[in-house]
Amino acid sequence: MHDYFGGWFKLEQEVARQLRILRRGVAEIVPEEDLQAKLRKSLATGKPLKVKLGLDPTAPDIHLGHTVVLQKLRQFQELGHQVIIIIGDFTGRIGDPTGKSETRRQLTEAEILANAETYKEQIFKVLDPEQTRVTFNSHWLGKLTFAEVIELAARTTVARMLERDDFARRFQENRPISIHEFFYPLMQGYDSVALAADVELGGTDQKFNLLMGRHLQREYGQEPQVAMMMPILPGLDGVQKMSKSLGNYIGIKESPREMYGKTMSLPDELMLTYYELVTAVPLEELAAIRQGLASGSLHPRDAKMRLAREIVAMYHTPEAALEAEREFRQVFQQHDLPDDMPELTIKEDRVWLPRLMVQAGLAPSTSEARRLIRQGAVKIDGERVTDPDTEVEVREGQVLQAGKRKFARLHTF
Ligand SMILES: Nc1ncnc2c1ncn2[C@@H]1O[C@H](COP(=O)(O)OP(=O)(O)OP(=O)(O)O)[C@@H](O)[C@H]1O
Repeated sequence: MHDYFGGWFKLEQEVARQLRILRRGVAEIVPEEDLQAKLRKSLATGKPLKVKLGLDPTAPDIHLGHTVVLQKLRQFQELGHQVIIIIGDFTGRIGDPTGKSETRRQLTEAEILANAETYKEQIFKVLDPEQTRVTFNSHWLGKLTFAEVIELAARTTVARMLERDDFARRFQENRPISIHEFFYPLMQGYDSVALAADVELGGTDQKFNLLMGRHLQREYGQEPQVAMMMPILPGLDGVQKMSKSLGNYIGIKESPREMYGKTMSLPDELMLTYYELVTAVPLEELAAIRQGLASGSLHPRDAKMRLAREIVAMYHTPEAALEAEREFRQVFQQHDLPDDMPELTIKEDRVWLPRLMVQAGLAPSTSEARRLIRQGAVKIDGERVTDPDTEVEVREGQVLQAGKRKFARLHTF
């Protein structure tokens, strides 16, 4: 009896732990009780949950917007669940009309296969390949007979289809909706039936399609999947969804320099959203960053530089991130400098920083210079220096700064 309750208690603790991790950054879980029940069942039986994500193979570049859902899948993997990526090669022939006001061009089979290959290569920058099953929905959708397709279509109504925003809008505006476009949500939903999925992930823009999966699984006598929706990551413009077709994206294959520079171009208001949705910075650290920004003790530019470093390090290496930062400072921060500033020629290769500051007229004495350095008021080429014992290796064009307004440019012989 005692053991029974002990085991039950442990299991409930584990369910609560997993839920806590899985809730990070999520916009909506429909319904959360089902997720809890499924986690409980999975732990009790030792059978991992099948967690599904559909990717539309129209855009071969994965961008940070997609990583919002991919990172959530990664968390499921770390908790021991099974991730299934469905490359929508069959649905890609229709093109998902979600959020689009026009019928999309149908892709050829060769285009879809080529896109799928580059997709696979990229998703493994986030997901663990050992624990990921990648499959194509043509495997089951391509085999359905016409009678089975009719049976599938009979499971829902036109009125329900027209509840979807984009269809409703086009219908109201008397713009065409082809019947085959109605099949998109049906096919995506049928993917869940074919796989007996437990959870389907997507951005909030996928809500209709995810709920269709729930509905169809019930219709086909299965336990309905949980729909887990992530917030939509705004693109570089700060307003619209990050999207390949809008060109406002950071692709995960881009060079460290491009990634770093694009991140630095984000509006400040988006920084915290990006920290939460596209990095793995722990929640406690996030709270500290939020507080620092609010109180003014953390400069928004410094917070954004860390964000840019985190993103580059994730898709390249920490060294590449530092190098990108150095280049960025050199190229861009110079723009903030006053056009004319005192110039100073230095004969030595290395100079003790406080002495250099006195020579450059940035401090009246070395003790005052030491105080300024310790306060964090001194920068060399935009980089803060806080150790008063620093020996500076003098380089041509180097910029020394004390406080907000005092500058000097160094020259070598
Ligand atoms: N900016 C974003 N923020 C959050 N999730 C996103 C974003 N863009 C795409 N997703 C999610 O990624 C998953 C795969 O998306 P899909 O392959 O359909 O690309 P998409 O939404 O058409 O992107 P794009 O507009 O760039 O082609 C979906 O669940 C979608 O909601």
